[in-house]
Amino acid sequence: MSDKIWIFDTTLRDGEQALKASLTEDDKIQLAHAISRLNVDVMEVGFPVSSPADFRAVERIAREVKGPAICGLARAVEKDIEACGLALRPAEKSRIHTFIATSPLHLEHKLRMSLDDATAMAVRSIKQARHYTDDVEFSCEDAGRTPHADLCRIVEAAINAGASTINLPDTVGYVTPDEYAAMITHLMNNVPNIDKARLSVHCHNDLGLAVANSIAAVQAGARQIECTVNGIGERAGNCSLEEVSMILKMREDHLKLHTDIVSEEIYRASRQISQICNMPVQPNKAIVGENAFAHSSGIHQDGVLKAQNTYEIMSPETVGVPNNQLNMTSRSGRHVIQHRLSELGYQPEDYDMDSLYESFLALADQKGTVYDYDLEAMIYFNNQSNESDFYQLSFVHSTSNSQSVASSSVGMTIGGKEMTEAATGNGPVEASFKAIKRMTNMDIEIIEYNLDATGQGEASLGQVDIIAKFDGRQYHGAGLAADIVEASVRALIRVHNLIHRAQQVSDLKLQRKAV
Ligand SMILES: CC(=O)SCCNC(=O)CCNC(=O)[C@H](O)C(C)(C)COP(=O)(O)OP(=O)(O)OC[C@H]1O[C@@H](n2cnc3c(N)ncnc32)[C@H](O)[C@@H]1OP(=O)(O)O
Ligand SMILES: CC(C)C(=O)C(=O)O
Repeated sequence: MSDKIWIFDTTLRDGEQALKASLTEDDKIQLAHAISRLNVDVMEVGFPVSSPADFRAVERIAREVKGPAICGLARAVEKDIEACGLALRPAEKSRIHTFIATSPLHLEHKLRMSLDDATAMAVRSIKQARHYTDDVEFSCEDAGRTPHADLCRIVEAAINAGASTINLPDTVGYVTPDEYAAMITHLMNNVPNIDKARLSVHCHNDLGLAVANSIAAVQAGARQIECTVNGIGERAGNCSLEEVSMILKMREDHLKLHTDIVSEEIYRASRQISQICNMPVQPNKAIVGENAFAHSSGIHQDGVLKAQNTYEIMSPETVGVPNNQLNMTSRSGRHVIQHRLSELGYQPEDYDMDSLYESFLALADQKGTVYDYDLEAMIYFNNQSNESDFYQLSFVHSTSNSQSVASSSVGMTIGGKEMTEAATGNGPVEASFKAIKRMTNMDIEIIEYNLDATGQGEASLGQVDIIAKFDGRQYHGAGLAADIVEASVRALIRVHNLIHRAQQVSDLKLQRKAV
């Protein structure tokens, strides 16, 4: 007999809080589909009151993504609950998650109110949320540092008001597994109506204990774990979905607990999130790191060759790490690409085969073998670039040598008009950026420029990620190409297109106001 643990994914809410530039609506949709394929029970996708863009993204996910309950976060404040309720209207299954801090520290210094005031606000908000949905979750923010007796009081009131999930976050990643288990046990033994709600845990990783604390909590009786893919989240991050769900899968014999996660989807979701969020996964990360299934020393290799389970507690295929036998070159056709992509967990609707194949051939001619990561990067970048983009790159031609300044000429189509400019600079990237600025006349400040290699050795592609600031707002643009100057230019052009879209949205709002 094994009990089900609900998986509440918050990659697109708490996870997004860790990013330097917010995700675009399209990024969020792509990721929401990837996360829903994991078969999570609930997906928290934003904080609708926080901005019009976040409201729209939550609303669009609620409309387009089927399967999990779609959840939005709200403070215990009337306008937050209303925004959440409205954004979630199109969802087949929706959940409103409202919260208020309960620890003496947060009550005194942040909220400047008593526990009774916070309880009254929580009760009001839960009742308001129930007008929109029957599925309401309430969180005691900083529960980990809240006296047990205080938690019991507010939790009892929240359940009476209509909350069916009670979440007890270790907001600052402070408690140890035994303390967390003791808190759950205390609530289960001392809140009279506790059986009317599912207890949930939300652990942060400030001391590296998020996964251990989540497991301790479910061993003590909690039945929902809040987590994120790759463990991304505020500060040191959240409990990692892949780790916690694989612990429950691999150790069901011992824990007598299970989830409904489709583990074979884990690797692909992890790669997509890392790519789109511009957050690389550390090579030794459990489950999804590059080395998670690699054996490098002789005694281990000998053992694995004799019996795989001598050094592998799970097979790579269980988490969707593909076995890499097929060699893809410019002599490969569409079938092998489709086959490879389906092994990697992609479905035909995730990409446009004709444009993907065109990029594939161009790349294969340039570098010989095309690897899995190249295919994944191409899908991401093909999905990102759009023929209707306002700014499009026609060509970039740069020259540089160690004895003189670099020069670059760049051709672009801007709003349908062909333009060309040239400039010099300390290096070819700077020269190209100056040439672009001459054409667009936009004062974009580059805050961060990262160049990474996607691939292995000389066959790698250059991936450039730029965090840029314009008009007080930050944007993330990424570019991929065999040539690093072209990758840089593509990343900057992507930033221009994001700014253009943001301007179109705000112009539309001004027009509506005027009408
Ligand atoms: C632990 C967590 O991860 S909680 C989620 C954190 N995520 C975010 O904050 C992202 C989204 N946030 C935002 O977009 C903005 O902070 C908003 C829209 C929510 C609020 O913006 P502002 O109104 O400008 O307030 P600001 O963020 O500066 O301060 C927060 C206010 O909310 C209050 N507050 C904080 N938590 C709560 C809560 N759970 N319920 C009610 N009020 C709360 C604070 O006391 C403060 O109130 P004050 O202005 O009376 O002092
Ligand atoms: C809103 C709550 C669940 C939260 O994110 C936290 O306490 O960390």
